Amino acid sequence: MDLKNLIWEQEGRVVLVTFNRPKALNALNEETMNELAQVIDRVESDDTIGALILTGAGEKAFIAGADIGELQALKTPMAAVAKARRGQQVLARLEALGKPVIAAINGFALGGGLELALACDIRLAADSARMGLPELTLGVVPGYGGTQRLARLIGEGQAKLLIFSGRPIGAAEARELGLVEKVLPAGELLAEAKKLAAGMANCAPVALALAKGAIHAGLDMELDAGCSLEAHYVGMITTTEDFQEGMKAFFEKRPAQFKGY
Ligand SMILES: C/C=C/C(=O)SCCNC(=O)CCNC(=O)[C@H](O)C(C)(C)COP(=O)(O)OP(=O)(O)OC[C@H]1O[C@@H](n2cnc3c(N)ncnc32)[C@H](O)[C@@H]1OP(=O)(O)O
Repeated sequence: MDLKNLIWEQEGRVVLVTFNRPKALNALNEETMNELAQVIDRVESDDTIGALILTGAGEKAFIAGADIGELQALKTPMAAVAKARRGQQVLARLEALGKPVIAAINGFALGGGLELALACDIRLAADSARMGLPELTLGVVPGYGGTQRLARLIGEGQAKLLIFSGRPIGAAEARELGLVEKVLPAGELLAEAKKLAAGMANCAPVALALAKGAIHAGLDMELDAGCSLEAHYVGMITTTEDFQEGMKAFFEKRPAQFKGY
């Protein structure tokens, strides 16, 4: 991978990727989105990796949005469509990763930065973090899935409140809305993210991928159809060696050593 705007650090089965464009508060330019696509490919294909954490360099910003300079330079409506679709496709691949992705929101998560966090499985926020979708105050529309994922996560009315006002909110209010799962003192954010990620990375990889897939698919299904899908995943998982290992380890009172098949 050729990374200029992202820092890749692997500790055991957990990879920490830091968005690192300090002069632009880690704003997402095209180059960074292309590098994120490379990171997703690597996390997806590398069996030594069980979980991914995303965070921002510095204390001020997680990601302060898509790069406004690149937006300003868009020449035609179809160029804007292509840019939005490209970003949406990268975030859809992030969301579909068969491994847990945690956003460690260390500061401003605005516009495309919050949209990227919405494509993660779990959002942890520093108590100093502020987040929102200010696009309408710039004369833009959220274009990396924010209108879709925010309404699904916090409800139509609250999503409209945030998008129509463009107002950033603090971490405590975000927690109340269910926009983030946990709020921590800034100094504890990464340690907590790494602890959670390490625990998840030690679960049976195929079982985690199937559980994540069932949750995602089930959101668009009738309850019984979703339960039927879940039941078939239970059937599938019993054909793995990890299924045998998990049960055996339980009775032998030792941690399971999962292999991912
Ligand atoms: C499809 C998705 C669309 C979108 O995401 S649209 C963009 C949505 N994001 C925003 O609207 C946030 C834009 N940024 C801000 O509002 C402010 O920044 C902050 C509130 C985050 C911080 O304000 P302060 O502390 O005064 O810092 P500062 O001087 O504004 O920013 C420091 C440097 O960072 C650059 N920068 C900040 N955000 C972006 C961005 N999103 N794209 C490109 N550059 C950005 C600035 O220009 C400046 O640079 P220099 O020091 O050269 O003046």
